[in-house]
Amino acid sequence: MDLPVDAPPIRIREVKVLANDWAVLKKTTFDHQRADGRWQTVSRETYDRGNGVTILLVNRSARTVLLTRQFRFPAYVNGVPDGMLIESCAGVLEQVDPVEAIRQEVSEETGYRVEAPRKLFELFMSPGSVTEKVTFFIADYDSSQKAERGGGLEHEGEDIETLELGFEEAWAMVDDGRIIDGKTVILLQHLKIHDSGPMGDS
Ligand SMILES: Nc1nc2c(ncn2[C@@H]2O[C@H](COP(=O)(O)OP(=O)(O)O[C@H]3O[C@H](CO)[C@@H](O)[C@H](O)[C@@H]3O)[C@@H](O)[C@H]2O)c(=O)[nH]1
Ligand SMILES: [Mg+2]
Repeated sequence: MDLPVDAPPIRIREVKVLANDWAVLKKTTFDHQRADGRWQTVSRETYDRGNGVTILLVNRSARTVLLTRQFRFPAYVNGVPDGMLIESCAGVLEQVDPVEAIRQEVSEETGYRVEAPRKLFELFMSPGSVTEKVTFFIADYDSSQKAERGGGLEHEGEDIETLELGFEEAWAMVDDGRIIDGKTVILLQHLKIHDSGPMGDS
């Protein structure tokens, strides 16, 4: 991700690449103009692993959602005993169209073919240090769309289970802490808000 160099109210002084492996970790020192007009020099680290996509798969007649469950090492090191997280299907956006990227991700992770994912919003998930912006989608699914095995890419270490949950159960799992992934909570709450709306249109 390129820096918008010296765009006001920023003057870049120094960029150090601290790590350049799976993702790029940089430390940037820059002058920042405060609201009162004074300039201040600060350093910030940015973790850049590109942008991401995620989707809530919804079956409105059965009132179910399709989620994934997988081992997440960062969650394991931060207090989840077995490291397993329930999440909306998601993937890293690798220089492709977000709609194509999410359809590919759904196919790899769940085995379903989705038509016409609808974009909801683009959100920063951790803007203090992570550059990633995630594009959120929603799409309908039913059992006739299951075309592949799913499970993720074994050669990349993925071992992904799919989980079909009733709306009420998924919302209860957010309330009692069984679902603790941010993007997934946002999508399930979006569904809840719009499910009770005038058109049931989420
Ligand atoms: N070698 C290596 N591989 C990695 C590393 N971190 C992740 N991977 C591999 O990179 C692939 C990423 O899988 P995706 O399905 O494309 O992404 P994701 O991990 O599900 O991430 C999605 O959800 C995240 C959490 O909400 C989002 O942050 C991310 O942008 C994306 O939306 C997986 O095969 C994973 O094993 C790493 O440090 N090293
Ligand atoms: Mg994924």
